[in-house]
Amino acid sequence: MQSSTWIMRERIVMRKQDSSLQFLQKSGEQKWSGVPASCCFRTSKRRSHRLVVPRVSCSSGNVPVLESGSPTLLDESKILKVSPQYVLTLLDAPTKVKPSHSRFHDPEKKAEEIEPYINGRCIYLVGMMGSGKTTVGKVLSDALGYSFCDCDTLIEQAVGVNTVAEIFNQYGEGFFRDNETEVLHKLSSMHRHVVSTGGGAVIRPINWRHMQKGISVWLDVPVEVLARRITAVGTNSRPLLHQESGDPFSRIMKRLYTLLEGRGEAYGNADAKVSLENIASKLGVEDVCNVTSTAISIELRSMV
Ligand SMILES: Nc1ncnc2c1ncn2[C@@H]1O[C@H](COP(=O)(O)OP(=O)(O)OP(=O)(O)O)[C@@H](O)[C@H]1O
Ligand SMILES: O=C(O)C1=C[C@@H](O)[C@@H](O)[C@H](O)C1
Repeated sequence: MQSSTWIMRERIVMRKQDSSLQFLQKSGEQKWSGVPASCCFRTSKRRSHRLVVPRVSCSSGNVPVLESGSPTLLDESKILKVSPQYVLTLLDAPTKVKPSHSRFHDPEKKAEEIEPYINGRCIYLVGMMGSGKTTVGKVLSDALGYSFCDCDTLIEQAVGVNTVAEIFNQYGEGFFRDNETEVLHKLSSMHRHVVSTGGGAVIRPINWRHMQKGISVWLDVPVEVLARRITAVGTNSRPLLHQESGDPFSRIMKRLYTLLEGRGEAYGNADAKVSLENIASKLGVEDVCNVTSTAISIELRSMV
């Protein structure tokens, strides 16, 4: 009973937060000062941040590929603090920190168990374009009773244009990155949001300082899967993929590899990693492309 009450209370709070943000946006006031203090709580807890160097292996074509599913990428102390079902094993914490028997699986205990770990901190999803930050983020925010927000959308709103591509075209990437940092800065004083960050947010150390106020999770998805997903929806909204020649799938693959090569280490700074390959193997699905967001959602919900 207690946990149900807790969840309901948080959902009511989230509605207040949403309407507050909408009001500020409509009224044209500063969009970000927004959440009423009564709806938020701060955690005084500061976590030390360490740079984690991911292991890199080579696959065909001299393309460095991050080895997925490696527990060495994870700071276990952080995982243990974050974990229960939030990162919800859900999405694939390493086996050794999963609860083997399941007080954590008891839905009546869930909220109580999670609360001290997350303590209202924002969850920052990081990962390459197409890794599912938006798709999974919405499911996760719903499960946690958090609000969801997408950094790219917030940047578009702040700049006053319709698409990220327009920002790149009109003002250049540097301007976009400055706005991205500003958005993350403002989010860092907020609570109870699941944040879908831009794929390149990890490259600036200052952004990590902002994201450190919350919990960061890296959605690690093989490049080929990313390329298939993006090829299916097109690159209109992804200006960094507008380069290279060749057929769409190949040029997207090539570009993604190049970007990942420069960012692999930065993604490894996240507090936790969720590997699509690991989920696939857990579900007994041979082709990772067949791990649907629904399957991830079911996995997630079964833990909540
Ligand atoms: N598990 C999944 N299975 C199949 N398709 C998925 C899955 N997750 C996301 N997708 C699809 O992949 C595409 C990209 O997903 P999404 O927009 O959530 O990624 P993103 O990380 O937010 O991307 P970006 O950073 O470029 O905005 C979407 O078309 C989405 O429907
Ligand atoms: O990977 C990236 O650098 C980007 C990803 C998108 O989400 C946008 O933030 C933008 O297109 C840049």
